[in-house]
Amino acid sequence: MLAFEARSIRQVEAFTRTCIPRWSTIFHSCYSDSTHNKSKLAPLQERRMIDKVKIFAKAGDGGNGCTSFRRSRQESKGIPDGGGGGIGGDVILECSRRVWDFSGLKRHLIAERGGHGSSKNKIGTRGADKVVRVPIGTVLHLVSGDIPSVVKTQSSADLDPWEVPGVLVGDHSDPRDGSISNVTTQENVNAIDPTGCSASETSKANVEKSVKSTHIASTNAFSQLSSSNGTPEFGSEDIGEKQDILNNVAELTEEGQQLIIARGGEGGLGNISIYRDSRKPMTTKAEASQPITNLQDADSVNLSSGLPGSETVLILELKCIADVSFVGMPNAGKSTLLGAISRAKPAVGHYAFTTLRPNLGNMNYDDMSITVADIPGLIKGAHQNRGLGHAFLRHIERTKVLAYVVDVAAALPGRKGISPWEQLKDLILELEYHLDGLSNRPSLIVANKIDEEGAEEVYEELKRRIQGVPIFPVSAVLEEGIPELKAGLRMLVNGETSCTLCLDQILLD
Ligand SMILES: Nc1nc2c(ncn2[C@@H]2O[C@H](COP(=O)(O)OP(=O)(O)OP(=O)(O)O)[C@@H](O)[C@H]2O)c(=O)[nH]1
Repeated sequence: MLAFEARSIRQVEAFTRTCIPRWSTIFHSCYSDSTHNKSKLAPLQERRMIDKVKIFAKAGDGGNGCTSFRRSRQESKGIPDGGGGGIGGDVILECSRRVWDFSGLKRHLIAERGGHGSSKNKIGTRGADKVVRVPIGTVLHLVSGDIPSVVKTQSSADLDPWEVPGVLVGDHSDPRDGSISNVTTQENVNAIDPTGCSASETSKANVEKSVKSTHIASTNAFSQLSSSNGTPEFGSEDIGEKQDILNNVAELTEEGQQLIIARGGEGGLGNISIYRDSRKPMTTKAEASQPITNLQDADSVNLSSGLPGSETVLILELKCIADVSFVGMPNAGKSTLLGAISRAKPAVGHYAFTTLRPNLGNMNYDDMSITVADIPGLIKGAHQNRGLGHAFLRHIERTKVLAYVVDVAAALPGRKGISPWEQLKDLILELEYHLDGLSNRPSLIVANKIDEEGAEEVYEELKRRIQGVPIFPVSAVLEEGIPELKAGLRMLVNGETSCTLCLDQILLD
């Protein structure tokens, strides 16, 4: 009897283990709105936007050169035939439309090291580049390391694999010309110099010195990077304490632009290169195999080891590039308006702060198109971090035209909202708190929700209280007044009219 009970308990346990998970799967597939599925399928809009990050980039070290001798019956001592090491891979930022923010970006970007040289004069392979995508409008601030100043236009896939240092005697060209035609800097000039090994030594020593000094700086910054793990500010990461930062060293503004932020180290020399005196043309085989007299063993060991790849610590900041920015209080209808004038499909909700990151849309005309950004809602005190704070206002810094979107129905009786003229005052103040003169650019006002009962009277009152700036009555939800608004925005973007909204143009109570 007891044995029977124990067996049935085991059967029930097995049944529970096998069937219950299957039932839960069926349950979730029937109810697609269940929290289980929702978290997986949550739209991008619901994710927190990361628009400021600190990254550490380390390029690949150069591969070591090889010391090897080919022996034959005639050459019992052997002829040097060790190939040079390959160049380390670069760390490259590539500008892409497909990326919205830095949430998918790894904070440590490390490129592959170059392959080591081997006998029979085989050169090491080039280390693979680390190419990462960043959004359009990425601005770079340098914390430590070399300034990334080169926009690469040629893919590393086009590299000639045979363009490696230390292979050809008396090669005057930069070995990396094949990859980056316009990036020849003193540091990148091949360690093999037509003037001989001493020159190459000097060059190599200089490079080593510069890399070392950079290395110290970046190590410090790197430790700060690792230690800065406090609570991140909304919309951007905590980038640690204030330090000497070179602001705006570069920016990526066009699709496909590439920027090398850390350069791969040069490969070490193979003994085939070290043992030849490049100053004299070789006349005999025996001469070719003679070591250079003033080259010490230690030096040749030094020359054969690949140089370390450079290290850089950067702060990446995203500043959207748009012709027009919609600025307004939460719930003013900015996202609805963006959907009405473009094909963008931003999330719309009847609650405040539906928009958590700027949305971009293209407003098309017959002969041109204008980029419009919907900036998350601002409230009074945003500069003191109320609401979503004012971190998003940096996206307005590059905007040509401001379109203030106000809800004309907000202060209708029974709504307890803020009147449109008060909304405008608060918006201008918040812009100015963020950056002096930010509101000082061509602007217009969109009087949204004109379809609501009683909104017409508020609109008339708004016209009476605002001077010198065009006001467009619009119903974003019914798509009314959109052609007129599009024409007005076009004129402002093209500079055909220019009017700026200042505080003294608003008549307040
Ligand atoms: N009656 C009326 N309602 C509108 C109009 N435009 C937007 N709404 C409604 O207003 C609410 C807020 O719209 P959103 O487009 O999400 O507003 P938002 O300014 O983007 O809001 P945040 O994301 O909080 O900044 C939604 O319920 C919309 O349906 C309009 O023209 N008329």
